[in-house]
Amino acid sequence: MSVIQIQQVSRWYGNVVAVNDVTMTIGPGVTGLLGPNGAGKSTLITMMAGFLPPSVGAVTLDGVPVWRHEAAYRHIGLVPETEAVYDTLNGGQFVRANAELQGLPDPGAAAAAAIDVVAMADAADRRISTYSKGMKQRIKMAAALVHQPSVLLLDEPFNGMDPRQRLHLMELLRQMGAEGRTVLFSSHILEEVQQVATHIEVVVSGRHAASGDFRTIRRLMTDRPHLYRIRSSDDRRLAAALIGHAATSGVQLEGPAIHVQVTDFENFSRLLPGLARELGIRLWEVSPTDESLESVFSYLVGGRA
Ligand SMILES: Nc1ncnc2c1ncn2[C@@H]1O[C@H](COP(=O)(O)OP(=O)(O)OP(=O)(O)O)[C@@H](O)[C@H]1O
Repeated sequence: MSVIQIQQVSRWYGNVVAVNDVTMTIGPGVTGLLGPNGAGKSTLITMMAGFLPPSVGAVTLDGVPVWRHEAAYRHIGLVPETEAVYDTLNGGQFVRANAELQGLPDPGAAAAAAIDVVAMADAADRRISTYSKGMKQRIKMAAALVHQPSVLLLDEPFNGMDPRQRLHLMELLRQMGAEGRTVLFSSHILEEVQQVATHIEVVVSGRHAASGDFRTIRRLMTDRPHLYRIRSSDDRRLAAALIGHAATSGVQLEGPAIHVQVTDFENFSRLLPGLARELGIRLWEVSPTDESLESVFSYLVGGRA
């Protein structure tokens, strides 16, 4: 078993708090670390990989702190977000260099095996500078897998990939998870995480916001209050009729529109057309105003704050 535990971890850079009192446990299988840009995902992953110490708290692998613990590095593979792989090397040389850094007894064989896993044998003799985004991602993955780590951490691995490359990487991650490895990848796209992760951890503004399977996270996101903007032939009367209804928790007349805070979407979607018909009011616009990913995530954080 390879279990990563993050216990009350905070990490700051000068005045910037990148990770704020996060506690989570990552076990075997595929976990998606979901959060908007700047949420602290890279910082968390770098600490899990043992390349950055927490400012406070502890990150452990099977109970052993990973920071400056050489034995832990033998079990962890990191695929960083950066594209700065050694462009002048060919793929084979790059993976082999990593095998040598790991001090493996037969670096050539280990590199060849890892390159096979990511299906890059045909391109191993080509310079990395000629690779596509997806190929670069795969060769970085081979480098991370060369010592057969039981933990694989990937920072935004799907960024910039085309759909075919995406599917291929998803299949690889699923396979690694099914083999019993502890696989964690970060993403800011819920659907991406849904397709491959069996477990999801959500972080927002450096804080741990939610955790669970896809259904749980999706439910948390859709159950939140939604804000709608409505324009109609008689905003004043419609607003008066909406006030106090159980499906809404706030109604405001603002300029040429009504802003409604909706707590029960299903109920509201039946109520509004019915009310308009009853009052002889024509609806010109009904649009959500807070559908940005940021607002969805903030709600998750707000719910726990
Ligand atoms: N080396 C650093 N020095 C100063 N601030 C940093 C440093 N690294 C990250 N930060 C800040 O810490 C916060 C979290 O950044 P982090 O890169 O961990 O988030 P992220 O979720 O991975 O975002 P992204 O997907 O945009 O990389 C951000 O506000 C970022 O600007």
